[in-house]
Amino acid sequence: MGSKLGYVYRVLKLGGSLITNKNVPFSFNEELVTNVVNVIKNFKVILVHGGGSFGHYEASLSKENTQTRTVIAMQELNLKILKIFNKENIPVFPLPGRYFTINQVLEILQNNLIPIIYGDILPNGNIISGDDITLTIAKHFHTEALFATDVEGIIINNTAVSLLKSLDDFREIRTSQFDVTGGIREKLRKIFQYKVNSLIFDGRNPTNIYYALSGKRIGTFVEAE
Ligand SMILES: Nc1ncnc2c1ncn2[C@@H]1O[C@H](COP(=O)(O)OP(=O)(O)OP(=O)(O)O)[C@@H](O)[C@H]1O
Ligand SMILES: C=C(C)CCOP(=O)(O)O
Repeated sequence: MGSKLGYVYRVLKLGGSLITNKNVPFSFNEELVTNVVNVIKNFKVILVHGGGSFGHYEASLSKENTQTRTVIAMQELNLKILKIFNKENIPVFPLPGRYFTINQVLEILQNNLIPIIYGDILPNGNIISGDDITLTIAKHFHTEALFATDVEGIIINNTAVSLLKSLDDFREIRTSQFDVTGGIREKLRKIFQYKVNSLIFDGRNPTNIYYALSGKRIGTFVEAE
């Protein structure tokens, strides 16, 4: 879990389901993000966020200029988050997913800034999911991937299970009409593909963010290694 920078970093993705209402275009949950930011400031963290009802909404519309609209939506969402950190006097630095490399992350950390990386779109229209970014970073830093969402964990037979070892019993229960990166099923598929142990938990209660960053097992632990 350590790094050449001498700190133990945690890798946390603030899911679009948490920071926005995924069914209402351009709905940002400012109060929740403010509360989360106040927890995060006590940790060495690498932050990622998803597209929610900003990027997914724009990318899902069959209109022209998808790349431009999606970039604008994601930059708007990222800017809202940056402003909250700045208001709380916490030094952060954005890294759009289209420019994401581990070296870029390291450079931001070396300058004592918190990297805030986000899902994005490429010039050719391909989408880069924040889930891939989160798992790539977690793998590099040999740490767990922490996914804060708007559900208690992975729900199987109406209950959030504490441990998930395979996709066998998983059924999707609710999907967003706008999601362009495959939702929770695709998240789980990638976790097993990357072989990165992950925690999927309810970030609506900021105390859960504190617990997850502290290494406590809450929500669903996905054992993928
Ligand atoms: N069996 C299930 N267990 C848990 N969540 C489920 C299940 N089936 C569907 N979901 C939905 O998955 C959503 C979370 O997954 P999703 O991939 O949308 O999260 P996210 O990372 O927050 O979003 P984004 O990709 O916008 O960042 C929840 O809002 C939940 O309604
Ligand atoms: C929809 C866009 C542009 C980003 C998708 O990232 P994700 O929400 O992390 O899957």
